Amino acid sequence: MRIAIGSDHAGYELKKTVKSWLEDHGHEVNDMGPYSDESVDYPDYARKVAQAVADGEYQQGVLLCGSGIGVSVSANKIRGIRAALAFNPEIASLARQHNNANIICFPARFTDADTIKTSLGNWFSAEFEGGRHERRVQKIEP
Ligand SMILES: O=C(CO)[C@H](O)[C@H](O)[C@H](O)COP(=O)(O)O
Repeated sequence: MRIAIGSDHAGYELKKTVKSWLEDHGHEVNDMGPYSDESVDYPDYARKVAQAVADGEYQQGVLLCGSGIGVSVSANKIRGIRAALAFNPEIASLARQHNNANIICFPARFTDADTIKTSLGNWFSAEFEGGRHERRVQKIEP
């Protein structure tokens, strides 16, 4: 799969873990920045990733900031994006099963590399359950 990733300065270090995990699992990854831990503004990077996913350039996206909230709120402003804040591996499964999230967001200051790896595994292996969830997802953007 083609995956776009991004963060702010708080997510910069764990973004490296995300990139390695994705590449090790056969995905093509575009790291849309930032490329250092210098302080930046999360909406700039969240918007880049979200727009690229919404435009169909990438099938999925991964975003990180300190709490995960800033990037998820920003990404969800882009039409067609369902960005889910996955604060544990079970939520990562549900983000796919119930919400068919096309971007997963991680709270870099409140998680660790192992939790992120397990969460990515769950998100990619889970399947959207459709049915009542399809109806609800459709209602998000009439
Ligand atoms: O967006 C956030 C909060 O919703 C993120 O946690 C940011 O990473 C955080 O606000 C950055 O804070 P900093 O004090 O500028 O490092």
